[in-house]
Amino acid sequence: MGVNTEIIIGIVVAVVVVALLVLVVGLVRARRRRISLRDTAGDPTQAGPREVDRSGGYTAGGGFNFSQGGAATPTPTAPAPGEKPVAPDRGEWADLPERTETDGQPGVGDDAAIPRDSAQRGMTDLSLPDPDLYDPPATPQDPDTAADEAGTTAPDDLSGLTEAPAPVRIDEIAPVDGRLHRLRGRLARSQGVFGKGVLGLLGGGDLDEDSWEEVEDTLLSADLGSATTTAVVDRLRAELATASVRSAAEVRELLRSVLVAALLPDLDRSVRALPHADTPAVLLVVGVNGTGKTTTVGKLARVLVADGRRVVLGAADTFRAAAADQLQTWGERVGATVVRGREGADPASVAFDAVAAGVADGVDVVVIDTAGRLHTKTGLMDELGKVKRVIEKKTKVDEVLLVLDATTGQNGMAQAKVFADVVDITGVVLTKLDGTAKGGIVFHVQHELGVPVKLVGLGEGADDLAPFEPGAFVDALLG
Ligand SMILES: Nc1nc2c(ncn2[C@@H]2O[C@H](COP(=O)(O)OP(=O)(O)OP(=O)(O)O)[C@@H](O)[C@H]2O)c(=O)[nH]1
Repeated sequence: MGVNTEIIIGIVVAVVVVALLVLVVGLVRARRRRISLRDTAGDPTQAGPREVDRSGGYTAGGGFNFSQGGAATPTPTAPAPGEKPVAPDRGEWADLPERTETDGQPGVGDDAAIPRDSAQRGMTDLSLPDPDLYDPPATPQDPDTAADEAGTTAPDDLSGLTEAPAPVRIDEIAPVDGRLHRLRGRLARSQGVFGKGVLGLLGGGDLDEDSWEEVEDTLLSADLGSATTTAVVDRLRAELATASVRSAAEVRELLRSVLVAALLPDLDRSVRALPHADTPAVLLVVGVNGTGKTTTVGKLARVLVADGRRVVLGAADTFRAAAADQLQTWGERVGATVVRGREGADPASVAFDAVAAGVADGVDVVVIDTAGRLHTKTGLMDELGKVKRVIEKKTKVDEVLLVLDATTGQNGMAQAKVFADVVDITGVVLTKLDGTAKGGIVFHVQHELGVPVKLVGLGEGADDLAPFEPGAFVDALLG
């Protein structure tokens, strides 16, 4: 072998060694950039962040947050009497267009297509507490009740009101503190979308345009709405491009903070249910029929009674007797007095009577359950407007809660907007979140209606109502 051959072999070996070195360095760098879904906790070679705070800042001792109408920090959306609501301060989300989806607004909603005299849907049996826990009613049926049931009293005649006999003992209420946290398992279907779907995609590393489109589609499939989806995706893209996000925990934390921010966590979500000096707090509960209004009124009354409040429930859904019966069952179950008129009575008259009874008895809270079964927007406006006006002859309405069924998605939104146009809604109760993969509707509702989601329904049980708290909710969504 000549000297030239040795030199050539030397050069080839040197080139191979250099090529190998370049390859190894490249691989190490690529690996660092890649986001891994592996949990790095406990792995000393990975400087992952500390354990995520799963409480999401949810106040352990807070439970439900009740405030006094007018005395609470004014919600950006809380209108003064006679004023239109002011849109909430959207902070860094201010760029989002307002009310993006305006197509397909119905007259009143699907319900508008159902004639008043058509067959009504059946009643759902409420599971009542164990009979042993109840003592029999202290008194036999009030003669006025019998008169009312016979339909012999005028609806606005106070003697025709039925007062549910207050039970001596009611079944024990589940603790209210940290309910959303405890009920997180109920969001299992939505967890699949956010906790697995979105997190899985983001954790796949090196996201190309197709992957981002998939993230977008996944968020849209959870009913986040197009405007919020775009804003969330833009924010994620920007953060992932600049921040040194590597581990699964860091990706989760990033997604968490972006979603929490999109829920406008600074909105006042307290329910104005604390009494004034001389008058009770008055809450009006509105929404399309079947969304869970009566159930929500019952669950809310239960929390208030457990909080030591004296509560009157007004059955202003007078379209069918069964609705008032359902409310009365709740009243007996939770220890609240129920004021009702006969079927077909003027809802405003019943609402007035309930508030009058509440004022006379010096109770703390009056909650009025209304009907959502109305033909036209004008009809709805007339009826709800009248209910509110008539109540305000006695005292002010502190809170108008719109109940919205999370499973109805965009249809529900269109209906909700009609209600929002008709009455000044001060808060939303989103029910049936336990039965849907579309937990993203919470984001959409707030964005479209401009009012905070204050409470969420997570089941049919008496204690399946939780105060809405953005951090705890997002933690529950991410699983
Ligand atoms: N899964 C689930 N079901 C709920 C929830 N809230 C209410 N429901 C159920 O939804 C159904 C309708 O609830 P209602 O309270 O009767 O609804 P409504 O709006 O008062 O209806 P109308 O009286 O017809 O106007 C009932 O079967 C409730 O048990 C919830 O958070 N989760």
